[in-house]
Amino acid sequence: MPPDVRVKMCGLRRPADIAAAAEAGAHYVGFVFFPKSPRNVSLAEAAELALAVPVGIAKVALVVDADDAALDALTARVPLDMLQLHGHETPGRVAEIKARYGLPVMKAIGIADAPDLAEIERYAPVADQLLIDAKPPKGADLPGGNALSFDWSLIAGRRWSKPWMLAGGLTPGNAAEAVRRTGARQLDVSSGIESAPGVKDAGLMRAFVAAARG
Ligand SMILES: O=C(O)c1ccccc1NCC(=O)[C@H](O)[C@H](O)COP(=O)(O)O
Repeated sequence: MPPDVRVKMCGLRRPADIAAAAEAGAHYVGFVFFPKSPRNVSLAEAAELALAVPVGIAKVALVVDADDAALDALTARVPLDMLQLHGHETPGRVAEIKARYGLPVMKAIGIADAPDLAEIERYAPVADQLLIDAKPPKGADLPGGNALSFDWSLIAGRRWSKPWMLAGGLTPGNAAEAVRRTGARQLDVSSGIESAPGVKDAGLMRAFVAAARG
């Protein structure tokens, strides 16, 4: 991984995961607020985890179509550096959330084929960052975190007006190729650093960063 490529590790649930992510060299850690997810954390759990995150690592809350009441409770309880919107939030809602909470907002955009790329252009003016992820399969329980990649050739050589992260099915085995083929300067990983759904593995976290550097 070129030294300036940044890694976000998403779906951390235990204090040991925070220590392992920091030790591995993550730049961002993500907490999932989605009850159906094996990675879901409560506000109390996230508050405790967030306090353990070393200075310099950004704490990201992943929410799905959250209303103001949920976001009020989240932002009051958990010290955060960024909100990741992983649902069907419109560009207007992204702008509203950004203005109301004063936090940088990253919008996840699911890609399956070429027409989906237009969504990136739609959100670039309002989001602070873009998360370019695989589109979930129809009927999937989870809108993300499905260990699925998309066809990277769709975005090879493309540039956008906002910083972006590549996500979807990244593993220690394909991270280097993902960077090489897409030109991504930021990678987001969840399933690829787990030994079972929702169970992060310190060895895989280290391997992800090390393999990507190779
Ligand atoms: O991880 C979840 O359980 C989840 C639940 C609801 C919305 C999004 C979710 N995950 C998103 C991510 O963890 C990542 O941003 C991304 O989709 C990559 O996931 P993966 O393919 O597992 O590396």
